[in-house]
Amino acid sequence: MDTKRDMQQKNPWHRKLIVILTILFIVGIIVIVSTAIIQNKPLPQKMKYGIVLDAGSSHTSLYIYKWPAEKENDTGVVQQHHACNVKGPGISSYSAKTDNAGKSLSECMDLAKTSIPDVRHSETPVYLGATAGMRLLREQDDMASENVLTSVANTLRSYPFKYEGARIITGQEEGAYGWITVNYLQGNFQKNSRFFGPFQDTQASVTLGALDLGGASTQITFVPQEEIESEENSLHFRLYGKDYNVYTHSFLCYGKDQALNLTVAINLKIDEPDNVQENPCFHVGYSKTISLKNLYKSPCTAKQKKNLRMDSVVLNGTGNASKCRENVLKIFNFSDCTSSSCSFNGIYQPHIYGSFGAFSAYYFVMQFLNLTTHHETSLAKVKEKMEYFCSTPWASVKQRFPTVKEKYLSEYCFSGNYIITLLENGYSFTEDNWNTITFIKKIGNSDAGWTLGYMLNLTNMIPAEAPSSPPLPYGGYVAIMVIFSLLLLALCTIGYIFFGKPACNSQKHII
Ligand SMILES: O=P(O)(O)OP(=O)(O)OP(=O)(O)OC[C@H]1O[C@@H](n2cnc3c(O)ncnc32)[C@H](O)[C@@H]1O
Ligand SMILES: [Ca+2]
Repeated sequence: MDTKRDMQQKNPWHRKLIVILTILFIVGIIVIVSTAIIQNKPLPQKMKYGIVLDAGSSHTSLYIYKWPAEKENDTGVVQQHHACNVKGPGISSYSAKTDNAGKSLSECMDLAKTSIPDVRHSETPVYLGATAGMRLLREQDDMASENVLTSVANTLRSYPFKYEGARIITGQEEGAYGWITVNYLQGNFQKNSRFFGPFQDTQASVTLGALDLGGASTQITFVPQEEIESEENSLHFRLYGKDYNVYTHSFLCYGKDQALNLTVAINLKIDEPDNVQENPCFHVGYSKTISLKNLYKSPCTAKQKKNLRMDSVVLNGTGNASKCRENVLKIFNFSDCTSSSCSFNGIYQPHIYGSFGAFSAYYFVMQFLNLTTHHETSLAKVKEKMEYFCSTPWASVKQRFPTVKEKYLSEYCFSGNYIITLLENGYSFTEDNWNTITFIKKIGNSDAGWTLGYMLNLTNMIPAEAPSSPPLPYGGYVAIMVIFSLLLLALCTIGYIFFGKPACNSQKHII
């Protein structure tokens, strides 16, 4: 009887206690979840910026990149914010009036000033990298190339950004950074660095080879299947926890402008009748006079200089693609290979392996010729199309493309045939692996080229080891917190219904 009375006295308190505890529990969970969510909420993103000027042989482009400050070391976060094409020729063309080299950059630099928020100016690095045009000028006239660099450096220093240098980059750097750019933009480093357990393979898996065709030089860069034989063509990277052994070579003088000069020079006969060269790489009806002084000015053609009495030569188009390729083939030397395999001019090259992204002039030319959709276009089809295009008379070509710059238009026949010869005979691409080449201009919003890779490297934005990032994205984290809290609540309610009610029932019984 005593116990019964006790229970009767305690039961109302028991029930109240359970209700109070449940309320407190629910409030507690709500407070914990809300605090965790608010505390972990990503802050509004602060953006950082970087500027790289690509001072190429034919022109200069300015690229502005941006990325969220707190995600610096993630792969794929840097994006192209803006690009500006400098008016006029490349900086190496200002060798006689070096002051103008710097001045030519002002318009694009002014644009950079307005497109980057003022508060970020002083922390925004600006780099200028000059490529093959300046390499050739340095060979020809060291002093002039120094003066051009001083002039552009003075202009860049006069802006409120963080000036980080203007220099001539090596062909090896050009190839390496082009490869880093395309693989960074493709997200390949990220894919490869995913952790698959303790026996994760540290050797890299899938990457995209990079083919860059400029005006004065061309680069080929890829991860071969076999071991790389020559140290000067090999790059070792450790990126995001993976090792990469990359083959690269830059051919100075094999950009498409220098290759055209070289082709004309090599095919020039001493006894050219009436100073006229029948040229199969130009359309029938096209004619162009070139001064021999200009033709032999570059170190690329200097060795071809013949004892000619004439000052100029007239190129008369005969429009024949296969004959054009025969002429182009003469600028490649396929003997003198001292390695197990070579591309040309005695340069070691491992066998072509994997997929390739071909950009710059590869893209401009193949895009114009409608030859970029390689999945339908075999190498044989490409040659067939070139035959047809080259044999089209110049007057018809001009009529069909009235808005295309005449210099570009007149050279597409040569350029297309040069690209085929370089890829097929030079690098040994075949009908079977032709479709591994994709002609690209951009990946996402960013241009393919060496500039992004250059900036990523100089700002230390590509770490050797994979950065430790939170295992869950923010959305996933919130979802898990909410789902598990609700689950806990449900469990408590069920517990209360099943174990709390009988207690109440027994209380009734007792009463
Ligand atoms: O890398 P380097 O050798 O220093 O040269 P670059 O950087 O100036 O070379 P680009 O890739 O910008 O251009 C390569 C060539 O393509 C030419 N080019 C640019 N736009 C073109 C277009 O729309 N159609 C055809 N050719 C084009 C340009 O004149 C060059 O001869
Ligand atoms: Ca270039």
